[in-house]
Amino acid sequence: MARGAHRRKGGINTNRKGKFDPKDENQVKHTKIGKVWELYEERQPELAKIPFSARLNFERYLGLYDSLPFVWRMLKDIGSIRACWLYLGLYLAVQLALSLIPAVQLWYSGQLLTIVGTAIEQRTVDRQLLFRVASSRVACSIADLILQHLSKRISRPLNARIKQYYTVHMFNVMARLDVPTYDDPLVQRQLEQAFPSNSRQTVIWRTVVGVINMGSTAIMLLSQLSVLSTVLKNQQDGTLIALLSFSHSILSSNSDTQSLFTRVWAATTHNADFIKLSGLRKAVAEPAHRKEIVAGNMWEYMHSEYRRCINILGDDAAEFFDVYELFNQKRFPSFASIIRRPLQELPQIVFTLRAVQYPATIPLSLASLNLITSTANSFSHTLLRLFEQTGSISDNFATIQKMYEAINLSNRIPDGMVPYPENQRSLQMGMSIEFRNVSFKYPESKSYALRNVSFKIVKGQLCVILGQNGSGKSTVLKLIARLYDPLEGQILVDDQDIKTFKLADLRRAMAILFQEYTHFPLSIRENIALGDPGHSDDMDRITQAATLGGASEFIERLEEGYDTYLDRPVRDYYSGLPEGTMDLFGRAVSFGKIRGMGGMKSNESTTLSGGQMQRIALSRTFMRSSVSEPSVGLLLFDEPSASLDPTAEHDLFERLRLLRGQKTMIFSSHRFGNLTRNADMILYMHDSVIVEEGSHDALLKAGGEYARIWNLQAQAFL
Ligand SMILES: Nc1ncnc2c1ncn2[C@@H]1O[C@H](COP(=O)(O)OP(=O)(O)OP(=O)(O)O)[C@@H](O)[C@H]1O
Repeated sequence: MARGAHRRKGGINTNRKGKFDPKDENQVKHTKIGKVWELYEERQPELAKIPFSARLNFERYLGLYDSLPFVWRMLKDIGSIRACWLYLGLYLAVQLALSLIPAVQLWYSGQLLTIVGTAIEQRTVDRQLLFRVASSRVACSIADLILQHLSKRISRPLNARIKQYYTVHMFNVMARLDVPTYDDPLVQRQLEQAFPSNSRQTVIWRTVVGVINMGSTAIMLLSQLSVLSTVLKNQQDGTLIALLSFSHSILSSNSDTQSLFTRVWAATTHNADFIKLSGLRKAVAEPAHRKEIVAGNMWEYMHSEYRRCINILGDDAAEFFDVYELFNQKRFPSFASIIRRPLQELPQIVFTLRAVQYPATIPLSLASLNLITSTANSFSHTLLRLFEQTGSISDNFATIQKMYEAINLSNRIPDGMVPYPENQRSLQMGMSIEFRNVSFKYPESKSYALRNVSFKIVKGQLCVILGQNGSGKSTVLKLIARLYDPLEGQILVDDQDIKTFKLADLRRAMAILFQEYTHFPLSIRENIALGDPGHSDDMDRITQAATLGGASEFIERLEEGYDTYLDRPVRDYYSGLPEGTMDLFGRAVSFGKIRGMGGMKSNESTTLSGGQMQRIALSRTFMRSSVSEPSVGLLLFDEPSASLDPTAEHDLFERLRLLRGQKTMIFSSHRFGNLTRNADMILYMHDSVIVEEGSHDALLKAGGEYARIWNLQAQAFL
């Protein structure tokens, strides 16, 4: 996304194909909004400029047909949810009744009119009829209220059930996607469209409600129309007044400042002062910068720069929507809004003329004017709603299609067929790994991360991959784990192509510690147990893994021990707390909101040091890599000691050395030392290729780059 651009907050979830190119002047209109912002709006087709036509966006209906099989699948899925059809039936009945009420009310209003007419002509009122009609009207209003309430009562559990059903689907998709698929921006967009993160309702529910509402709106229209025509039959100029009111309300619905959200647009800024000002604002609000701001005595400079930028920009130093609002207010009203005003007055004028002509009918005409204008208004609103509903239904159908496509999304890394290992005993000596002329580029990257890499590690060996930052060490490990597949060349495991093995089997046979290890927003116990989900209940195994990873001591010192959450995933909600409230529910209160950081983000994570975090990640790897665990044959460690102190590093390597001969181990590291001296094989990488290969002694003897750096280091300790 372009710098400074806004995501479409609650805007149209467009399902359109194609591309929006701000530089395309034929398609895109550029407007400078104040000194700071540049707005790029898609030019509207000529048809869309005609009032009201924007609602009849035919393009939206084109894809409807393609979506139908997915809608059918949705219906079948909904049918499988417990008691869903029953609730749906009830909801349908209530909506049907609700849709008929306006017509019934209208009919009674017509009756009232007839009573007035008779009263004027005959100077008598049929009291009984009047009472019946009036009480029926009241009954209608009460029925409407009750039905509205019922509709809400039924829709809530229905929506909740449908939402829950699809949340499970969504979780499944999100959990099972592999790295290249998940990282693909198109897939990310597809997922966001299929399962919007900010929506409380599922698209399924919106569609169900939409379709039902569309039906009931159509019924409402037809019934209102038929009653209205009966009422108008006896009213002088009724049709004319109705038409005038109708056109007025249609025009007024086509508002002047058509919301940005219904269009395709983008906004950005290139204004250096505004960008700087925003950066300064962010820097002082972000706690991470506080130490440096204070220690570096930066505040005076920051303050004067901030003031300088504000002085230059003046009123324009504001976020896009604020400036846009101001800008919009300055636009001249549209033609539609200009003719709307006189049109609003016309029914009154017609009525007055008529009243002057026939003074005797004034009371009746007053009543009928009221009835006709209000009915015409309500009729036109219903009609507009119907158009809107049909439009959004086609969007919803397309989103349903997207959702099911996301549910069916297949992973980029194809699964193999052959079980691995053939027999469990074969793993007891480790796994052999061979790269044959492997080249690889990351999906979004143009340059090679590995070029023509070949090596062989035999079973039970300890191999260290050395090299500078970015030389390709981690990439080798990622390819062994089949997070990606090579672009060219072949990787062999136990002398067989890695692609032939079942992915789940292969990954079960290896344990990996990534350099950019993460912590799950779960308890420490779960964080370690996830290393071997099959034994997540085995507390002995978890504590053993924590001991091997060097984490058990500090975990036991934590107040909640293994149940401590490193990052609490659920936040507390509060507002208006008195200032003395420093903690709540046993956790520190976050006053981040005061600094304008937005939201009620809480400080609920336990702060551990980098080394402690790494020990937890190590423990997770040890869940499956202890000596007694025969199902693992390969251990991959990407910079396992980066954050460890020398003692912890020494202890770790000692433990790992014990595994030699029983498991194949591959380390990636920048460090020359104990580990490299003990390695069976060192691969020295530079700029995506292996430049040296051999044991410590062999490489020293060869006198290449490895020997040069080793000797440099040795001199440093002399
Ligand atoms: N996800 C990614 N997408 C695109 N390029 C990547 C990605 N990960 C790594 N690269 C690039 O691939 C090259 C090799 O990266 P790799 O992580 O394998 O290096 P490394 O030797 O492990 O570095 P370090 O010592 O810093 O960990 C680098 O140029 C890096 O910028």
